Amino acid sequence: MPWFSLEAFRGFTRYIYILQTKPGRERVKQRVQQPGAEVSAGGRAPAGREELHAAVGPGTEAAEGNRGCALRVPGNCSGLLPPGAARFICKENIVRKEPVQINSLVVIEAMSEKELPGLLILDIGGTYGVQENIVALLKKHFCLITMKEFLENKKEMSKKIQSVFVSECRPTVDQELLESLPNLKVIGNSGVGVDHLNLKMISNFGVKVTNTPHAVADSTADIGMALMLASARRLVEGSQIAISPHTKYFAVDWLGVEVTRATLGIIGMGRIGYKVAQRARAFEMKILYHNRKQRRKEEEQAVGAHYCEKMEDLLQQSDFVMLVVNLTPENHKMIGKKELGLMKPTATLINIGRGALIDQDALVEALQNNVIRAAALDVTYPEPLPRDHPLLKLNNIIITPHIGTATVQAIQMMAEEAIANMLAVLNGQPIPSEVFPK
Ligand SMILES: O=C(O)[C@H](O)CO
Repeated sequence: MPWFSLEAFRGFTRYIYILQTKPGRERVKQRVQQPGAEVSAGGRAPAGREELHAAVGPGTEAAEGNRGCALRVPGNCSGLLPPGAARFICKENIVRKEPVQINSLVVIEAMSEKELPGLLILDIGGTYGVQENIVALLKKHFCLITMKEFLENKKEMSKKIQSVFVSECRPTVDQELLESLPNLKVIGNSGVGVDHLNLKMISNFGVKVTNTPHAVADSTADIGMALMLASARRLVEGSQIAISPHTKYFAVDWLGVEVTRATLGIIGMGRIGYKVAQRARAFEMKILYHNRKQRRKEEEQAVGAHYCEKMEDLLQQSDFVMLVVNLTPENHKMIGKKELGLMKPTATLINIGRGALIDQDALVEALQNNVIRAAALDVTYPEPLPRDHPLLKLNNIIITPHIGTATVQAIQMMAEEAIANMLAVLNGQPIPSEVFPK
């Protein structure tokens, strides 16, 4: 039950104000996030000082009582406030126990719905749309416009849209879309990989691109470890044996291999690669890595990683090779027949980057002919693979449906990081994670 109506705030999506009981004394900031939102209790002054529990604006009807207050002491008012007065507040003064008049109400920020920057998203919910909890986050800062709404009313909507939230590569940002959004400032990609965006073309439109490298790091490193362990111990196959109606006994010669103390070769020692190394260290793995740039000595020592300037050296020595790089035109199919041939016949290839890093035809051949032991892929090209793709017919492979960041926590953090990036661009502030065209 609201203890006063918030007519004064209707139509506003964000309303931050400061109340001052007496000039120079306690100030309490409050925030109303949604139009007509309920405010049940206000901010609190520091302990031992006066407390303000809620505030209302001109024309606001105040119901009696102090429901929702942290301290229930008498002190209340009711009635319709005179326009322009902004004078009522349920004020609790532990000493006086009386309502007092507010000396000033300073509106420091009030944004109406129409003033929130327009953000284009594919859709809300459904197969490809933004999930409801993420929608709620985005709505605090943006006026959301779905692709359908945009297409139905292009003339009006195109002017409003200042940013596009790209999640799971959607919506597609192509020339046609860019041409139809004259006020577009930023593409906020939810995720670290931006291979689905034409950075040069977007930049030519004067539009910035941002990504979320921090939010994705833990969950993606975890899936790398999960795939490595699952492949080493043949978890998926084992599960099928355990639950099959045809299983009569468990064969004693059905064996996996150990991750512990094996050699892991990480290709791409960025934020995610380094987190994989930190995890692998707990398995006493010997860690090799190949990267454009060698990490600092202290960073190498912290995880016991050895730099291989040549990828070939890493491929020849590793029991597990993990791809943790972003896809670029330069590293397309970086693992092909030749590279697979350099790997140990007992080695496993893991890919948590992008499918096109691997020449999949060469991988099929290598797995069929036991050139390598196994593969574990969170990413393929395309996704999903056509149902008759030869990779799907092999026993020595695990494929997961691009779930590196598919956790409740990661998608929330990705949205938060994307929001921070987009707001920074719109407010002309330093951009936490901008992606530049090469
Ligand atoms: O790029 C990423 O961060 C993941 O693949 C999710 O899109």
